[in-house]
Amino acid sequence: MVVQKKLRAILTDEGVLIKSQSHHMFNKHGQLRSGDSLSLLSCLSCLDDGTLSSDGGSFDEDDSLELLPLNTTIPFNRILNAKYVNVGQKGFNNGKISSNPFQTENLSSSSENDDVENHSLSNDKAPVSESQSFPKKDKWDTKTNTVKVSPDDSQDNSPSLGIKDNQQLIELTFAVPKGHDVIPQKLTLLIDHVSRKSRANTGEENISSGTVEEILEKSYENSKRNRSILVIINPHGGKGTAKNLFLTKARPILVESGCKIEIAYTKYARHAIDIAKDLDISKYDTIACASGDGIPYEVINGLYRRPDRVDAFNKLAVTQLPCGSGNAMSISCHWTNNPSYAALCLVKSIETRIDLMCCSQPSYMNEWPRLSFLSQTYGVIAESDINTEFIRWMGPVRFNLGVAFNIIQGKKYPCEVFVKYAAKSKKELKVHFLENKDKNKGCLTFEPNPSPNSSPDLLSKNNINNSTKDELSPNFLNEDNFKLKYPMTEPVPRDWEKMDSELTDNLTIFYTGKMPYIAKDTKFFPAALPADGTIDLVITDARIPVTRMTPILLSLDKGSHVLEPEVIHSKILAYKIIPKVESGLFSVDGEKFPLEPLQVEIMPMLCKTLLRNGRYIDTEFESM
Ligand SMILES: Nc1ncnc2c1ncn2[C@@H]1O[C@H](COP(=O)(O)OP(=O)(O)OP(=O)(O)O)[C@@H](O)[C@H]1O
Repeated sequence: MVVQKKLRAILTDEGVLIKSQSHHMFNKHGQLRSGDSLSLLSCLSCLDDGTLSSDGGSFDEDDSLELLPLNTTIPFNRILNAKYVNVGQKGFNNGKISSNPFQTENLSSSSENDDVENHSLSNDKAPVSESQSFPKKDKWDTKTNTVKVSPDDSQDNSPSLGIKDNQQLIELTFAVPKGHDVIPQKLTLLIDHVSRKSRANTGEENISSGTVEEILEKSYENSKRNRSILVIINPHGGKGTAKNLFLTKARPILVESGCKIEIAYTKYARHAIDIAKDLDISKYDTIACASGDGIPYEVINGLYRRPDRVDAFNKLAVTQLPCGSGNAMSISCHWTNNPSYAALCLVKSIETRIDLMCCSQPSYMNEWPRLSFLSQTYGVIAESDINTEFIRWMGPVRFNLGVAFNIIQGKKYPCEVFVKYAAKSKKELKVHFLENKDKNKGCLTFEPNPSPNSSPDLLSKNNINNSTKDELSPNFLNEDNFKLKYPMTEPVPRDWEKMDSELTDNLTIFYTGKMPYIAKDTKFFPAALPADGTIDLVITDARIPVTRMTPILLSLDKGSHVLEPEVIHSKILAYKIIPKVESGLFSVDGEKFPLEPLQVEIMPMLCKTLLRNGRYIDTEFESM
């Protein structure tokens, strides 16, 4: 009789550390034995290096394959799920313990949808000769792809299974990089663990009650477990790839993390507004838009039009799984443009409130003002964003070409601009940024009935647990938070400044925004903060020679354009822009808006969203 060898592990502060039998994964030089095995474990090594560290290590979606140290930690921030394995249960090798960390897991088996890709690692074969890598008595079983060891293995203290009193057999599901994506992987481990928490709560002998719970608690330290998600898919998003991207890349991570998912497909333009207006808010805690930036814009505006909008904005977090052509929300909030990594971020993120901007124009302000989460623009960029729709097949390049073309032509977009400043000069802006950059890092603090002007100090670091959050969150916003401070029907307030008409008569770019990235590789607002109560304003004018404008445009990827002396960069609370051109448009969150006076004001912390580590992607503005 052979018993398949088990992997033993212990809990550490960082994760689950695989201890013994690891020699089976390596050859005599300590190198991993197979291609895919290599990728699985080397990825763990990278993770151990903190690529998804809770303090904000950067993702490396192309994790390099490195050699591993013998002891590998599966970090908590990659653990999606954990459960006790009932030895002898069906599928558990008839009571034999599987040791193969590369065992395939058919994710589609848990799927109702046949479109789900089978992320099988089944091409993992034993690549080296047995004599090279295994102790003589242990054999690689090419049929089951597992190591078989003789039952007299020294680790095996139990007569049949080798499970000691302080050990638990636990199936871990965790995210591992594969190619450009991250996929769920399962591994059954014999975990030696005496949880400190279990000891304190339930007595030292009752170890079993705490191990899985402790793993899950640490794995979801600042985040909500088992989210109930309404996924809204724009089947036309991302040039028609959105559905497939969601089902193959994001869904497996969400399902394996224990999220409850319902899917709604948009059937017509602006359908997501109606979906958000009519949905049963008691059923979900999260709306995930598997789309570009158009659908989150629509969802936010649909929720805004509900009679119970206060409850809706208190209950629901709106997030994006980047499946469209413009995914600024995901890049800024999840720090990635990849749907599988964004799904991992979704389940691990910190639920945080972000500011929105409320837009009014004569043609719709009496019906519903529009909420904007991303940006408003007028001039060269608005024209290039919207008027290059007909060359959509070119992808994002079309946008850059449009901007360059209009700038070289020396096009101007005269207007009048009135601004209520928060930080006018670049020096003041830097001070504001430094003072506010860490204020909203962390979990929500649910102060009942804050005023609309409450400071972002409300957001303090993780000082409230999940259940308290749920109990208190319905009180967080009230109807006052939705009231406009500066209705457009009233004259421009006295403390707003009119911008120099020399500048505004020659304006080329007028761009206001709340998120650092407006598109992949375009860090237009490097000083944007989620809940600092201000809007970032960037302006250029046609008096800047093309020779100076070119380097400015070329530095948009780094965000250093805002440092150029010719570029105006301020933090503002509200503005009014009155176009003085015959034809043209505004672009609000990428949507076409009419060429009419536009008035915008900040709506502090109106929307719950999911931010990786509780903050936007690091733009390096601080060190610029
Ligand atoms: N079934 C549909 N038919 C037509 N239009 C739709 C449909 N579903 C959604 N839309 C519209 O598609 C637009 C773009 O959506 P989204 O942002 O998800 O896609 P995208 O690929 O990023 O496109 P864009 O480049 O315009 O941002 C939205 O204005 C939305 O109203």
